[in-house]
Amino acid sequence: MFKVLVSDPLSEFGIQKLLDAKDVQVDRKTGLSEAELIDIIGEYDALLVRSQTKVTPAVIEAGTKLKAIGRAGVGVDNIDLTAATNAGIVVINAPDGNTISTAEHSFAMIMALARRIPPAYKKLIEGEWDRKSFTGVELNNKTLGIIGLGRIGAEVAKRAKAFNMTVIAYDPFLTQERADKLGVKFGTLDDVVTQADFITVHTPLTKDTKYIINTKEFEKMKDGVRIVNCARGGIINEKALYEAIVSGKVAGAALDVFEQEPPVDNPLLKLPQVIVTPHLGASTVEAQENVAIDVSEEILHILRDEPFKNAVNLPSIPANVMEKVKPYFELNEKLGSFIAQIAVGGLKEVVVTYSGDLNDIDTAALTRTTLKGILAYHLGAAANYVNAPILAKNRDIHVTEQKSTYGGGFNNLVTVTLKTSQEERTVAGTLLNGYGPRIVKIDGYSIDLVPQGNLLLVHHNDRPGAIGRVGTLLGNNDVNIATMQVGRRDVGGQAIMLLSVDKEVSPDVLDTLGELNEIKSVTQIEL
Ligand SMILES: NC(=O)C1=CN([C@@H]2O[C@H](COP(=O)(O)OP(=O)(O)OC[C@H]3O[C@@H](n4cnc5c(N)ncnc54)[C@H](O)[C@@H]3O)[C@@H](O)[C@H]2O)C=CC1
Ligand SMILES: O=C(O)CCC(=O)C(=O)O
Repeated sequence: MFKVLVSDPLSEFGIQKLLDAKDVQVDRKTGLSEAELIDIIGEYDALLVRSQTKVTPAVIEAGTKLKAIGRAGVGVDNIDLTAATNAGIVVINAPDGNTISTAEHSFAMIMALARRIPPAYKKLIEGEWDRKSFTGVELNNKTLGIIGLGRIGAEVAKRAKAFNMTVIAYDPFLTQERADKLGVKFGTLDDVVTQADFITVHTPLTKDTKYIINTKEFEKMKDGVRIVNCARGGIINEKALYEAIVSGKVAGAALDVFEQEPPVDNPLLKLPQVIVTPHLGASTVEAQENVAIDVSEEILHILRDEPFKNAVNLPSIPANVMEKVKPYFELNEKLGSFIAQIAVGGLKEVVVTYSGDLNDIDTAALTRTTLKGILAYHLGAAANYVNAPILAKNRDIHVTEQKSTYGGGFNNLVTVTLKTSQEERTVAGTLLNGYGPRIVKIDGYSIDLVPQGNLLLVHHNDRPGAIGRVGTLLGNNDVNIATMQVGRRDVGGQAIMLLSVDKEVSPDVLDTLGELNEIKSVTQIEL
């Protein structure tokens, strides 16, 4: 039974799939302090949060069973991604579920700012019928500058077009084709800040976007410009914004997010030109249901070892690539595990070479899986698909991926070479259509092995009687041989035997095997 902790208020309807799952126990405990969370997190396989829970390195360290952390929303600023990745915990978000709500909120803020609705409302409910102080501006024929034309930015652009605004956008990843499709002008940051009557930001907060709008940008803006931030506090420098409003350069600002949340003694809140909401962009019934449904479904997939999407700390694999690489995951992991078990010495370098059908596919996910197979042999459950590259990097293990036109007669071939402080070993495998994975080469010896169960790899001299002695010794010790393969390079030279046996062979029997005449080494492998 998996245990999932929901530590922020999430839509009940949204998490229904989790609540209904027979293999999951869901505990809802909201408002926990960091210490309280640390106390209990060790029991849980997954943690689901919105934005209140701070998933700190200490929480992650205490979450020894955690396999996944789900964020019901887009921004994962409240989760320490480095700590999660190092601990091998998948972090997922729900990137699509609140797009429309946040775009609508941003547009509501643009309109409320243009028509000064919040201060007019305030005055009226305070008893004053003031029709002179709140003359607004139309959106019609104005220019809206959008910084960050991703999911939310694009939805804001569509709504602005419906209001007959000209839209100019800056986004380093924007292409002319996408700009044309959305009917927006493709601009630089300078173009946006100099040409816009309204500027709205829709980027994540990163080292590049931190203070992307600062004093220098305000100076370049049109007089009377209006500013909107429904993305993240810190994209706009609040101090510079304050000064630009007080100087009269900026006519008004609408803020849903702040550098410090909740804002404490923030002077912007005292300015009549500023309208604010307490981080409500995603606060609609629909958005909260959507994001909770999305993370719940993905958390279930992760817990059940099924394919999942929206991982924030894993590279995303496009569906067309996934379709092609998915059948190889088992082969790559087994090749990794096999080579780790036969190689002696400290790991130094891993080279994974793909050929045949795999030549034209993005195989990064398969290389990561191979690495996981290698490291899991040495580190156990502490190594997984999420943290394998970082574990390798921290241990100075160099990983390279290569493509080769040489497939050795196979339609597809994966060759893994492992260099250690003492030796270099190679194992190659293929996926046989309809038959599954096979190991087809070990250190240059041709072989045909189903990579599963208990195996013995024996290096011996190719002399009469060597094979028989091995068979007899195993038989005398009640070890049944299921299959046996022999490979040699030259008659009478070095050779290998690969036996699959029905049970694990005891260390004593392995030692005795190693002492037999003509036997050079014996390695037990479990796949
Ligand atoms: N106020 C609220 O309640 C909510 C806020 N958000 C925030 O809105 C922001 C945008 O969310 P989405 O549109 O879903 O994300 P997204 O990932 O779809 O779009 C972000 C865009 O920003 C662009 N970008 C990145 N660096 C940039 C830079 N240096 N200059 C210009 N553009 C840059 C990216 O290329 C991307 O197109 C995020 O910060 C998210 O956390 C999201 C939902 C609710
Ligand atoms: O959960 C919330 O309301 C915050 C939404 C948000 O900021 C996000 O999804 O990035």
